Amino acid sequence: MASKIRIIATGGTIAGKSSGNGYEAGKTSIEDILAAVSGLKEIASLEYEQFCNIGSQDMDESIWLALSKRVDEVLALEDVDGVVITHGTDTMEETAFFLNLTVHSPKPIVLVGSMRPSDAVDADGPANLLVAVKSAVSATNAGREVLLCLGQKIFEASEAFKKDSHALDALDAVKTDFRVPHGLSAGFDVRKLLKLPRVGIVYGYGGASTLPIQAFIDAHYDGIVLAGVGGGNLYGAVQQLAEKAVKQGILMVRSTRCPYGGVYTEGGEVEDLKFGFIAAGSLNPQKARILLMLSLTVTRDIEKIRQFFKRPIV
Ligand SMILES: NC(=O)CC[C@H](N)C(=O)O
Repeated sequence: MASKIRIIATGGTIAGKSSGNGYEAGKTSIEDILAAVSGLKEIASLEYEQFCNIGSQDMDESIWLALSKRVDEVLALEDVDGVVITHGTDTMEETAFFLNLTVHSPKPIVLVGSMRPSDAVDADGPANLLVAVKSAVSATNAGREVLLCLGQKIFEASEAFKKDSHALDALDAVKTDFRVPHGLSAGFDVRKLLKLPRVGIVYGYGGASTLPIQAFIDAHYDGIVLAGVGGGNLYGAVQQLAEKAVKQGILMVRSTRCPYGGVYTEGGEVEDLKFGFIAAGSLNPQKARILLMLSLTVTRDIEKIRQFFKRPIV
């Protein structure tokens, strides 16, 4: 019997339509998107639902929470073998990473996007959808991380990031020391949550202003991710405020604006253990933010959160 795959549509350029001198994301219905892909029906028996229809720059914590719950509900159905989620590519890595840490089912989940709108003559969405559905029905993808599909290539949630703002091949992979198959780790349980702890990101640069970190501290954020320079280094005045904030109970994670290499306590320039900072390892700032928000749903203990950043088995 053919595998049954549920397509959950969220929008993005794959659902985009040309407009003015560019295009608008999240305009085409999933029904119309699927009608443009020949050969899909031969691969799997498909069901679909329109979850939302937005550009993924508008993704936020409340949508992630609702989407995670929905994916778990759908995958709990005995006759559904996997889920394919159409999604904009701007924040696809964040949604994939969030689902990877929160969905309880080990059945395959594949996020798929495109870089050209659905009505472009050379639209890349249909071919990507075909690869995504094939991956969702492939037995070898059961028990892996949440997958992402773009440029007809497959990536895993912990390693994927958007490297190019325009090319069709816009995703790339970093070496990760973090890989956790979804469902197998029990995951963070967000099914009853309506909101997440507040975590902001502070970007590092030469001569960095202290205004952003001060604003988060004044607003009593629960945590801050520092997108530091190089190996997670911080401009002196920013570091001083970060040290003070830790003493006030604000969790502080050091990541880096460098796409490769990560941030580690061992062999670095910043004394994490002395100041109570947490090193993000191979996670980029936007993924470190997600893991810090999820960590804060279960503990405020710095040591425990350090462990989550090494391997988030709850
Ligand atoms: N190619 C894309 O999907 C990126 C553009 C769009 N803003 C989105 O992320 O939804």
